[in-house]
Amino acid sequence: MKREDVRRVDQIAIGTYGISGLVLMENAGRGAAEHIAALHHGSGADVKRPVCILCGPGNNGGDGYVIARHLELLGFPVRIVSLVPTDRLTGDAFANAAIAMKAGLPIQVARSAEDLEQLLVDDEIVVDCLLGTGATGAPRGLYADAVTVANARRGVRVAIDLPTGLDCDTGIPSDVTFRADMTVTFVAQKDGFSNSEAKPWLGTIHVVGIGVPKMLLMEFGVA
Ligand SMILES: NC(=O)C1=CN([C@@H]2O[C@H](COP(=O)(O)OP(=O)(O)OC[C@H]3O[C@@H](n4cnc5c(N)ncnc54)[C@H](O)[C@@H]3O)[C@@H](O)[C@H]2O)[C@H](O)CC1
Ligand SMILES: [K+]
Repeated sequence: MKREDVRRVDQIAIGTYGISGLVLMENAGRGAAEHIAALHHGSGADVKRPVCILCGPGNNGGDGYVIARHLELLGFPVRIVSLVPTDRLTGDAFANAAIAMKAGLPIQVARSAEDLEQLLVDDEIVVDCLLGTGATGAPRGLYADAVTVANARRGVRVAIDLPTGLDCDTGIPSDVTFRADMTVTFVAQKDGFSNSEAKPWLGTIHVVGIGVPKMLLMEFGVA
C-alpha cells in the first residue's frame, strides 16, 4: 500500500467504523511484541535479551509504549528511550506513554547525541519506533543521531511499521536509515518494500493486522 492509503485506512477505521485509535495501536503493539518475542526462541537460552525501544514524537512512538508493556508481560527486560519529553506527546501516543509511566516501565529521555551514545548499549534488541508513516524527508537532528548510534551498536534491530529513513512509497533509503534485521509493518506491505534497494534496511518483513475490517481492506485492494 501507499503511505497515504494506509493513513487513510487508519482514519476511516476510526472515523467511519468507529474503532478507537487506542484499539488499533494496542493491536499493532501487541502483534509487534509477539514477533519480537519470537526472535528470541531460536537462541535457546532461557534468559531473555534486554529490549531498548526508541520512541519518537508521534503514534509510531505510541506503538513503542504498547510494545514495551506487552514485552514485559512476555518476560523481557524492557526500557524506553524517548526523543521527546512525554508531555510533548498527544492523542493515543500520550495515552500509552501515560499508561507505561503508571505501570512503572523505565522511560529515559534523550536530549542530545551524547545522551544517545550513553543510553544505547551493545547486545540488546533495539526497536525503532522513531518515525513511521508520518515521516517526511530524511531523519532530522536527534532522529538522525538515534539511527546512527543504533546502527553502530552490536545487537538485533527491529523496525516498527517501517525503518526510520526509508521512504515507504519508493523504497529509497536516506543517507541515515535504520538497518533493521526485521521489520513489522501494519495493515499491509508498503509499496516501497518491493524495491530491491530497500532490502538491506528491511530485513525479514512481517505484516501485522490491527483489526481493520475486511470490507475496508477490500476497498483498498489489500484483502
Ligand atoms: N493504521 C495504521 O497504519 C496505524 C498506524 N499506527 C502507527 O502510527 C504511525 C503514524 O503516526 P504519526 O503520528 O502519523 O506519525 P509518526 O509517528 O511517523 O511521526 C511523525 C512526526 O515526526 C516528525 N517528523 C516527521 N518527519 C520527520 C523527520 N524527517 N525527521 C524528524 N522528525 C520528523 C513530525 O513531528 C511528525 O508529526 C504509523 O507509522 C504506525 O506506527 C497506529 O499506531 C496504529 C494504526
Ligand atoms: K519506525
